[in-house]
Amino acid sequence: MKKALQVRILDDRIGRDLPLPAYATEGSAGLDLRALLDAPLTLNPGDTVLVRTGLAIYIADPGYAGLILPRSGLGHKHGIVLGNLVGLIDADYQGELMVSVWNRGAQPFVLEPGERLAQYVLVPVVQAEFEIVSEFQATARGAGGFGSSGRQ
Ligand SMILES: O=c1ccn([C@H]2C[C@H](O)[C@@H](COP(=O)(O)OP(=O)(O)OP(=O)(O)O)O2)c(=O)[nH]1
Ligand SMILES: [Mg+2]
Repeated sequence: MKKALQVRILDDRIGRDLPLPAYATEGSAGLDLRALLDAPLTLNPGDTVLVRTGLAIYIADPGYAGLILPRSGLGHKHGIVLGNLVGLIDADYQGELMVSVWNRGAQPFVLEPGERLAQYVLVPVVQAEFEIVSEFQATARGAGGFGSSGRQ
């Protein structure tokens, strides 16, 4: 399924030095986001830095949200993940998409200008509407959680 979204390009390097985000393959769920940097950026172990993308994506429809997720290769091989673990982009957010990059690894990592550092996934969302009740209808699980069903 495809959904048209409005995008503002906030820096003239986008579309000139840096390609616009695009799906790498027909089945890709994520659009790779690129680091808008003036120069290479060294992330020492433990560093967290907010990196610009130069893009604003206005979802508008509250039935959707954006997720910013790490890229598997950067996360697994280099320890480059997100300072907020997952970025949640609200449907009414109109500002620049920012990526909190965290080097959770043991080695310094140099992020290059234009490098694909994270990915954006558009997901459907259902907003909850609460009905206050005094009891729930009983279920087999009830309030059991946090490993209550055992390990095997
Ligand atoms: O990785 C991220 C996460 C969030 N945002 C933007 C879009 C999102 O809609 C807004 C607010 O995010 P969130 O609600 O997660 O943060 P908050 O700390 O609750 O801020 P606020 O008080 O603005 O809601 O910040 C990003 O650009 N990148
Ligand atoms: Mg919030």
